[in-house]
Amino acid sequence: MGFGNSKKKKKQSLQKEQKKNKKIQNQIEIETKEQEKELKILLLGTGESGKSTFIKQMMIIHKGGFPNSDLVEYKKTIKTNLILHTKILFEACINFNWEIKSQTKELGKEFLSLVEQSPELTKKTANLIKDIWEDPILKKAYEKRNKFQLPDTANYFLDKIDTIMENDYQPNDTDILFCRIPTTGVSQVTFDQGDTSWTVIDVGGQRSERRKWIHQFEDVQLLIYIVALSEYNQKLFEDLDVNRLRESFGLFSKISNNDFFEHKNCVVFFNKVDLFEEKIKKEDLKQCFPDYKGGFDFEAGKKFIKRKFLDEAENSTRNIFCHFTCATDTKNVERVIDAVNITVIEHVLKEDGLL
Ligand SMILES: Nc1nc2c(ncn2[C@@H]2O[C@H](COP(=O)(O)OP(=O)(O)OP(=O)(O)O)[C@@H](O)[C@H]2O)c(=O)[nH]1
Ligand SMILES: [Mg+2]
Repeated sequence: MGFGNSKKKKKQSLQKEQKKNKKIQNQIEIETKEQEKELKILLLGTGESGKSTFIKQMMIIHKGGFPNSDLVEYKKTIKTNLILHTKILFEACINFNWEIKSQTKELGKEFLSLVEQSPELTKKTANLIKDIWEDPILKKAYEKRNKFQLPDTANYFLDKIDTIMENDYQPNDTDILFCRIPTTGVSQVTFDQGDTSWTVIDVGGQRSERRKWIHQFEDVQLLIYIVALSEYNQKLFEDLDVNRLRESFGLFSKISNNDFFEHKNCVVFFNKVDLFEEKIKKEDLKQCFPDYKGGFDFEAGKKFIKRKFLDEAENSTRNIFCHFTCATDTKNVERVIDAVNITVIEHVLKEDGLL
């Protein structure tokens, strides 16, 4: 009787052990599967198209915002940009002979000599900037900024200079999204999107930065190409003879026909749709694409550009998914990323045998 009992106990303990092992095994399998559901995504596009703005949105949506060290850097850049952009606007008025008030001219000269001596944004410099920016001709120059090089968000910060000059000013999320810092080098952010871990890589888009791209190609499962729709009447920062949208179009054509990307899934973000909607009411898309016949119509313009890009990649890139985006709008980016997650990512993971 005693002997039989001990045999039964041994059997039970063995079963318990086997159950435990099975549980551990299952857990390992789940974890391995989760680890495997990692996605490496590369953001490409010409300079100022909005790549880094998407990365900033990932920080806001998935990381709860920006570390303090970043806020300090953004604050510095916002202040130096205020000086730089006032200088650009003032000099454009002089160079194009736009009729600024003689008083503004004097203020402008004082401002230029002041920032030459001390490039800091002092109270005195800020007051001069405010007075200069009040001249309506400066506002008109901002409207005509496609004739020279000025970021679209310059007016946002000029209107906000009083707040920026307060002692306890800290840039908020919108300030950071609007703050323009051209990317040199590479940065990346990793976060969980559903049960997939995304690593999104950001590179600089200006011509001199593009030779670094090749080093990022390895293991990339998804390419996101960003086009700034609104740049169809602007010239390239690096080459004032080249139209920005045509540059983006040429670059997209090269990428889609590149051996490496031939077999990659690709998402195109037609970005800056907010600026495009405003611009297309006044500026004909014909100036960039002479075969465009849709007039000043927002939907026709969007449709035409999308078709142009898709036709260019017709026989090369395997799958191309398109979205119209506004990278500075967090809600819009959240929606678009969800859509990408559902359609594209499942597609990519299925192809890789991970789903
Ligand atoms: N209004 C508007 N502005 C945008 C949008 N996307 C980006 N911007 C602004 O455009 C500017 C350029 O954006 P970035 O994200 O720095 O562009 P980038 O592609 O990273 O540029 P590089 O680093 O030079 O390659 C920033 O000032 C952004 O605030 C958009 O959809 N709408
Ligand atoms: Mg960038």
